[in-house]
Amino acid sequence: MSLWSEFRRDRIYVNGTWTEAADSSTITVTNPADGSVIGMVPNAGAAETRLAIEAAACAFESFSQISANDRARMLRDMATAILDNQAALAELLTREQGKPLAEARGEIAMSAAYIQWFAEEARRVYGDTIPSPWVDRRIIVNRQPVGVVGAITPWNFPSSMLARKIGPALAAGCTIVAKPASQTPYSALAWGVLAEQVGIPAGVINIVTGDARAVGGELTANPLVRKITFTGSTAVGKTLLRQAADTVKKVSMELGGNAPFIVFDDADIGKAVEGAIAAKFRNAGQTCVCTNRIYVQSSIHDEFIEAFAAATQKLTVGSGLDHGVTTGPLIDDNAVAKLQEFLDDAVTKGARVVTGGKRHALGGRFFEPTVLTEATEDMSFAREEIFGPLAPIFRFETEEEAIRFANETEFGLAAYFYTRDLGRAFRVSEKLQYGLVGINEGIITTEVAPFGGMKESGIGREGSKHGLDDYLELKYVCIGGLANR
Ligand SMILES: NC(=O)C1=CN([C@@H]2O[C@H](COP(=O)(O)OP(=O)(O)OC[C@H]3O[C@@H](n4cnc5c(N)ncnc54)[C@H](OP(=O)(O)O)[C@@H]3O)[C@@H](O)[C@H]2O)C=CC1
Ligand SMILES: O=C(O)CCCC(=O)O
Repeated sequence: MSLWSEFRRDRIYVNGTWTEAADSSTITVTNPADGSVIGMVPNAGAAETRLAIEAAACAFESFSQISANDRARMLRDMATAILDNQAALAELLTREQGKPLAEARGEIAMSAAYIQWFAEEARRVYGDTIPSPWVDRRIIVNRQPVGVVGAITPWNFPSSMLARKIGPALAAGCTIVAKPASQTPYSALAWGVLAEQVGIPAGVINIVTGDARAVGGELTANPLVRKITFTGSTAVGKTLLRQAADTVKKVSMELGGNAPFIVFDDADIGKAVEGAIAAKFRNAGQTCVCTNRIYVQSSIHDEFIEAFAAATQKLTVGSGLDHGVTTGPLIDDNAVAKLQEFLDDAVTKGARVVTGGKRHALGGRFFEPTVLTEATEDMSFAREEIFGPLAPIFRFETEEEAIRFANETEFGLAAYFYTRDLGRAFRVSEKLQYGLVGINEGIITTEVAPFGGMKESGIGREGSKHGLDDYLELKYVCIGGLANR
């Protein structure tokens, strides 16, 4: 059995080689549970990124020419290697990110699932033949890899967000330069270790840690990069979109959310509570699909709150490495301060704390899972992503009102609602302006379904048969001169 430390690399992975930053500068990586130093990774910049892009462009020449079967085999081997090392990769993830080990294991399994899925999809990149309007010509449409992909990923899912990008990139025949979040670089560098283990050719996968603006600037400006794929905040996504415009790159953006969770009066309240706990408190509330606003219909409002608060009190806060912990620390001190601001703003405007409401007795970055009632639309979490274990409960009267409240945001990633009325299930899901809708389910992410947002939550979809589209160019080929002589 491998150990987590066997996957820890303190170098960037460029062209199949582990190297330092040109000026040897480093970024210190700490464990958010106790602030202890895990290690130091290179603080690379534009020059190292350029080398990685050039290596990826060179590798693309041969990698894009190998058979789909061979690429599928490499991806299958990678999925197997991930699962063989699940415990070690999960521990590495928990140490740098903080989530409970059980969730980290789940994330690593999800990474393997994405890679396995795209191994299968690699063999199904079909083209078209189109009936020709000319008797002497034939029309063929091929799908070809876009080329070098630049990927930028966040700290909340440091392994699986890369899996969603590496999987389709390699399945399509693209090569990739990835820049992970500086707070969680090790789970990304571990992809370099996996690439070596399974014999992915040098230059196909490159991982560059370092200065976000410098690395991101080079990835978006360099004409050799033909696609940018990003998961993270909407603000940074908009910056990258602007930067990528100068060289007209393809873009995929998985950005912020503001997920409503609606409980109608005909819902199974026990199931709704269970779903709300999962949708709200997973990863200590730090996922882009986490519930941000819970709307409960008036007639069941008090009953729901009582059950939801009781379930929230059962959550166990602590280090993700400790047995039985369900809620780890927040990623950094800023996240704790921001959560406190949301809470103070709401309480000042009339919200009531039902449970939690302060930093946890453990200190550091731990926060008590918190339930607030009497939430109103003028409170800042009505518009902004909370990204923490704070559950505000709003009250509503009618179905129309719930839909209006739910859609009153510039975001459109995930939405959830609970009902036993089939007609309502269809009506409401069709009116919600969201890319993902969970009906009577609080966790719906899977590699087989398209993940992505509407409005300012993003562009494109990851996972599913659609997840390959953005990594492929359509090429129309017209073959002429075929008339009988
Ligand atoms: N949709 C989602 O899944 C996520 C949403 N968020 C939201 O964003 C908020 C802030 O989180 P944060 O970590 O700051 O998210 P960011 O969007 O700032 O970071 C995500 C990634 O983008 C990189 N990055 C930051 N600035 C630039 C830039 N100018 N050019 C290129 N890359 C850049 C980061 O690098 P580095 O780490 O080196 O700064 C990281 O790799 C959260 O509280 C949450 O609301 C955050 C993470 C994921
Ligand atoms: O927060 C994200 O960006 C991705 C969420 C993935 C998941 O739902 O497992």
